[in-house]
Amino acid sequence: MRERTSQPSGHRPVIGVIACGREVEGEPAQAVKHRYLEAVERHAGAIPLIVPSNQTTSHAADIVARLDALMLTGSNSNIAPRHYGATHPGEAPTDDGRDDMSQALIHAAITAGKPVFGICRGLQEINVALGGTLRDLRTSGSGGVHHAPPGVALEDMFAFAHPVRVVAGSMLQRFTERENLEVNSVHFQAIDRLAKGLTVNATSADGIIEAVSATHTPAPVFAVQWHPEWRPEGRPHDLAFWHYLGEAARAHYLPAPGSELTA
Ligand SMILES: N[C@@H](CCC(=O)NCCCC(=O)O)C(=O)O
Repeated sequence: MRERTSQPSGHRPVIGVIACGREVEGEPAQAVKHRYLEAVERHAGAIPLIVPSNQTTSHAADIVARLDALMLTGSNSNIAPRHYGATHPGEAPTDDGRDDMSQALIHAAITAGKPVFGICRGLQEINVALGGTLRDLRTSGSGGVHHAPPGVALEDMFAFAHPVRVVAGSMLQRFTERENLEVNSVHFQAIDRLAKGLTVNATSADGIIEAVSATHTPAPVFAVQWHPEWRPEGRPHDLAFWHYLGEAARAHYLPAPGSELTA
């Protein structure tokens, strides 16, 4: 990564937070859960700006040009397998607009030298955008249980947790200074083939990739399979995720070489 300048620490960068397609009062709508937006404001020290995913993907470069970083949130919807070359229909629920816009925003952000951070579905989107694949833990015959049983209360859903092993020398290890973490777990999909250009930062005991970072991008690309936005107070490793995001958003990185020609 080639850092060009840093904005003064008092400066509040603007972080784009992708929205999901939802139904509100019987109509299609765009939504982001408060916890993602509040974490960006309170713990990354940034201004959250919701990015609707129900717009043409041709806007992606113009959107990214106005952002200091991109945050890809979690969502209970699953990425359609066609995005990673699979022919099976995948598991419901899906969100085609989110699928298309997240892929476009990730490529535009990397090209523009903007940091990209992902949570849960966001990690999966980054892996797919860079050429990796996913599998469903319920049908693939590998990997353990990474989601609380259906029908539990929200508190209990996020209380479902497991340990992860942090890869020595990884970005995660550098900013958490830990070798092992206990993380919440709210997902049925997982990385199957890791995209080229991503490196593993943490794994669970059953071999699931739980955190990744990019090795080749001008600006940081970092994602976790768990939920650092869920009540991070008291969890230093999750607060460190948000501090890292805020730091990355305040720095400025040179665009990818040659991208200026296409800007
Ligand atoms: N659907 C995918 C991604 C899982 C995910 O992002 N879960 C978050 C749900 C709670 C929230 O909306 O934040 C999978 O199952 O792997």
